[in-house]
Amino acid sequence: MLLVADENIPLLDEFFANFGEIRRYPGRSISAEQVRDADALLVRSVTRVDEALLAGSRVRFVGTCTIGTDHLDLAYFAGAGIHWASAPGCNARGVVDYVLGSLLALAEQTGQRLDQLVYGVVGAGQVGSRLVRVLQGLGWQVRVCDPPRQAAEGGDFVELAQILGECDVISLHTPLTREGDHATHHLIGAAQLQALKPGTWLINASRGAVVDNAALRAHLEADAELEVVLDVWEGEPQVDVELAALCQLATPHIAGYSLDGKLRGTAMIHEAFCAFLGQVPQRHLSDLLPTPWLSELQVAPEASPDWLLAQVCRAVYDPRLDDANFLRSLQGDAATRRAAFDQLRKHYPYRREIDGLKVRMLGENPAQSALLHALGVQLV
Ligand SMILES: NC(=O)C1=CN([C@@H]2O[C@H](COP(=O)(O)OP(=O)(O)OC[C@H]3O[C@@H](n4cnc5c(N)ncnc54)[C@H](O)[C@@H]3O)[C@@H](O)[C@H]2O)C=CC1
Ligand SMILES: O=C(O)C(=O)[C@H](O)COP(=O)(O)O
Repeated sequence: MLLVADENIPLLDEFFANFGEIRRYPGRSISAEQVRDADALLVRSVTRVDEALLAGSRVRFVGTCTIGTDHLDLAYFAGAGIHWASAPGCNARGVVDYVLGSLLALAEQTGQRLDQLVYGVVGAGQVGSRLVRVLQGLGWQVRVCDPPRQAAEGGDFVELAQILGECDVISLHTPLTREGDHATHHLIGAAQLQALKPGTWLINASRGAVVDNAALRAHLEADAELEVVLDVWEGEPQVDVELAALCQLATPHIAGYSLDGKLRGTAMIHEAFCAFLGQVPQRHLSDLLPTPWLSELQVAPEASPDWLLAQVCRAVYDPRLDDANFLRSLQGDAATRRAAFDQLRKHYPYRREIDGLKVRMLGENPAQSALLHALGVQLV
């Protein structure tokens, strides 16, 4: 069997070598010629997989080691009888950690207290619902907008207009869709930006084009009172440098780049491929994932919840380092910047997830327990 794979998929040999030959290529340039004789194609988010790539090939299985599927032409797969799989939720915790780290950084920059703000989460799937659980667990006010879920389940959801007009912080976690009743392409455009309260924090770690980047830039250039965190960009790996400079935090699509999330993505596609072949998986992530590297965090009973929140989140991840590296990379001509975007992602540093952190409480403190429970850390 021949497998063609994005060279940036970790643990390819460990999970797939026993199926046959693996040929690795840079994801952005995988070509029809390279996949022509392949039986399976394993990708990440940067490979557009459609008829132009697959027509005339032997490929019968496409696996993307990512949550997002907007780079896959699923209608074409259905018509062509191509089986496919993605990795739902694989790096959702990493994105939640990114949002928490961004909130802490913005609170420090603006002097605002996080527990006084009203949070709006748009898209309550794998990522958004985990984020909602953490924010509500911290005792913070949260409004949730998810029209597809609202239509299917009813329940406690609000309209986007209410989120825009009422929330101090808005975090976007929808897929990128261009068709249908709930399409998200340019979900946040000029009109929605105008509807925000002055001083709103807007976080986009979903897909770049969920926000109209030109409208956002124009809005910020008009001195709007808006603090913006962007992890994703319209037209990646090309980035609007002026827009990046206007953001409070700007990062190169790494919100979900925890080691755990990446390895989980490969493991999930391995399982899906085994199911496709009718085989029982022989490799398991638990055998390959290193144990978290952090020494146990010890918490004295007199430590304040604010201190503890910052301590736990920053012990795992602080997006300001990614922001600084990214801004430094936005020098030079467009080709250099595009290459730098991919290099930062390819050589992303080792990062784990908050729920892998072990915390030892050195005394009774119910407020500390509640906070640690909300964050999902392991109490030892
Ligand atoms: N920046 C990064 O590193 C990462 C980005 N992502 C992006 O985040 C997206 C969301 O991830 P998950 O939560 O795992 O996906 P999911 O599919 O589990 O959840 C998406 C939710 O959005 C809702 N939704 C759809 N259209 C909507 C609309 N118009 N308004 C409000 N809600 C809407 C859906 O009903 C669903 O509940 C992914 O599709 C992917 O594009 C995912 C992982 C990492
Ligand atoms: O899982 C997703 O969806 C993401 O956005 C991933 O973080 C994308 O990572 P790459 O596939 O672009 O490496």
